[in-house]
Amino acid sequence: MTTFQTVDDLECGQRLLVRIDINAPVEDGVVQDNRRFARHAETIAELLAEDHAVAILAHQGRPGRETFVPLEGHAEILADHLGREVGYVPDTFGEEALEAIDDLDSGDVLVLENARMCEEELPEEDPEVKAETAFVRTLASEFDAYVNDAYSAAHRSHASLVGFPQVMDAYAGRVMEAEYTANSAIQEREFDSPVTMVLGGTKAEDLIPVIEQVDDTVDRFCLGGIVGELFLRADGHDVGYDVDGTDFFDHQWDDHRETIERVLSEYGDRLHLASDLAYEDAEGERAEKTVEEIEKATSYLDVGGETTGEYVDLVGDSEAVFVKGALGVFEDERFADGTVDVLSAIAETDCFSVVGGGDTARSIEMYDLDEDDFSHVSVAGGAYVRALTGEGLVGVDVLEQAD
Ligand SMILES: Nc1ncnc2c1ncn2[C@@H]1O[C@H](COP(=O)(O)OP(=O)(O)O)[C@@H](O)[C@H]1O
Ligand SMILES: O=C(OP(=O)(O)O)[C@H](O)COP(=O)(O)O
Repeated sequence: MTTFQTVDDLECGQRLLVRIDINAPVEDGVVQDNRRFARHAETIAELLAEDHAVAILAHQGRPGRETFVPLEGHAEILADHLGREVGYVPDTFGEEALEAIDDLDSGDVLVLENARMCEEELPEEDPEVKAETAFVRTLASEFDAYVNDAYSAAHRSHASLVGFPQVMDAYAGRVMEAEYTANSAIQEREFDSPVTMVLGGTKAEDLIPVIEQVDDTVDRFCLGGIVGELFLRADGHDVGYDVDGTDFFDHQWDDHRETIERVLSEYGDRLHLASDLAYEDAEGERAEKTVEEIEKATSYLDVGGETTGEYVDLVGDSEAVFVKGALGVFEDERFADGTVDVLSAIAETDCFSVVGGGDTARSIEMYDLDEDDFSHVSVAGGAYVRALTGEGLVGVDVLEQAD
């Protein structure tokens, strides 16, 4: 049962500040549609039908990354989903933004600039601290109420997620409500063994603590992607280093080395690491090496065939499987095998299954898998695995307190 106010509790015709999560892949500087746009468009359409005026707050990428881009393209994708004009202003709470907000009429939608381009959005700080920022104070005074629909970012204590409920009426949007309900129900379920968790993708720092926190319910972990390589590095293999200009490994290794080594030594018998990895050879073809043969100076882009076979067998014999993050760079067909073969194996069984992550869930559509073959496909990644641990999500906690 939800314990926060929802959009059902809103009176019609208000001026709303709506936080959504349309953080999406960016290819050659161009943002790509993912499942999040369609889901949030449904919330926005419902708000517009109730004669509200809507300003959208959202983030994209992280400062310093190639995916850190303005939200102009996001506004266009939202407009396509909504079938109506969506405004965009390249400003968050300065004069230009305030003028555009002032012009908003009932039934209008305006996308404000990438919240992470505002200095006060990051870093993570207590909600009370974020509530005092000029960013929050200024925008709060322009609206009647705040709606948080960004469940998939609710594990971050950033200003746009936790500041506003401290200073104005706050409500959960439809995506927030649906994901919260689904993920809370999963957390309360009990499964017969074996339960398998497949962890991959780039955000190792969100996943490493989870391994320790779910150790009483998850029997085995199949690792790939960046997180898998960092564990291989801890296991003494020459992988998991930044090469060819990548920026995935070394900072996460420096920050989490001790935990990775501890988790490996304490849970090693339950951690399945790749025995082989795939890379692009000099002819541009997919090639594979066993981890024993590996030399450092190569980017590995997928788990190899032997590893995929092992993971397919493990999920095939599971009562429940939880997936967060891709096992390889599935956006490139040559390196999609690990991710797609494991997802296909899950789809073929009747085990309870959840697939999460803004990027990872996209592989289901890209490779024509059927969403109905999974128990739940979440638009959230880090937030959903955090919810599985039973730990609260700060963005949800502040909504509950605001009730
Ligand atoms: N070995 C790898 N090298 C680089 N990127 C990888 C590798 N393995 C997986 N990825 C990337 O991880 C991304 C998904 O990771 P992440 O953003 O952490 O997950 P999600 O958004 O699904 O929660 C995919 O887009 C995929 O390309
Ligand atoms: O995409 C997100 O999380 P996810 O990759 O865990 O699904 C959220 O937008 C949070 O983004 P962040 O991990 O850069 O804080």
